[in-house]
Amino acid sequence: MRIATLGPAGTFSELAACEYGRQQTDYTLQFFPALGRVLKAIPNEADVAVVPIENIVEGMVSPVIDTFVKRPLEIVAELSIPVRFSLVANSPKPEKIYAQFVAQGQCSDCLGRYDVPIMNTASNSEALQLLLQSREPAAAVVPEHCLAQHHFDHVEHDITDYAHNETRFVAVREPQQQPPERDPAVAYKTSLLIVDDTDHPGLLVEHLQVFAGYRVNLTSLVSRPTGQKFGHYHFYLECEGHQDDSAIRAALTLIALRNRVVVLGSYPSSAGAT
Ligand SMILES: O=C(O)C(=O)C[C@]1(C(=O)O)C=C[C@@H](O)C=C1
Repeated sequence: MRIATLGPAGTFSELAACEYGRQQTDYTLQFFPALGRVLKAIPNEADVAVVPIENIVEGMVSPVIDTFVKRPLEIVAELSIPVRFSLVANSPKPEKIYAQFVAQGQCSDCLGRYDVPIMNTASNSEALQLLLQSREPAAAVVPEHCLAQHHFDHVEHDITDYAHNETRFVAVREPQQQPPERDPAVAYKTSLLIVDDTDHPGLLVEHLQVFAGYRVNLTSLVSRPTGQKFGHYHFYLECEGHQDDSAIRAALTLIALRNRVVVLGSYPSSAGAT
């Protein structure tokens, strides 16, 4: 199996992709420099892409959710990875700090102590590489697991705002006619989009009441602007259960009478059996 993920090597995405790959019979990794590019790699350059979808502190990774709205892919697995960062520098007085755009928000206490510009990067490995190439006094927020391969005179360990920092990743593929086999012993989650084509008062509350009425437990709900008009949103939701469960089927049939529903997939919950 060819797995696409965010590179260069050294990202948390690589750790998640390897964990997913180990669950398959055989895999090769392919790195791409930005999340949008990783997702574009399916189906021609890769069979599956492993991308971050939510950080425990920073919330949803918007570029990934927005791609699902434009191009619904099938989510086949989720994985959670502990995320720890260090700040490394080539000088005691860095004049800029390289930080990946999601990592920056996870290390805000530490970064707030430095009165220097933050240079956003597409990946944590890119932040590390830019520091290694820099001839000026600079620092970078880098994954703790990258420290073993490099020496820095100035290191501040474990700079994440919360000790229990974690990021959830999903493995996605081109939607297939045959969904992955369902294992009755496994606790599933289902991801879906409700596409707001017909806005009206109470739209969201109606949908939430349908889920509540069928006792479907939602575990995520985010709205993303459609980009067409202020006040128009799509909704990305996750719920406990499999799309073939009678309660979820019934809830989605009702919601689909008013808005477009796109099921992105049902997959084993990384939280384990409930
Ligand atoms: O740059 C990386 O190391 C990544 O794998 C990306 C990513 C993300 O975008 O969420 C993954 C985990 C952390 O939350 C920070 C960065």
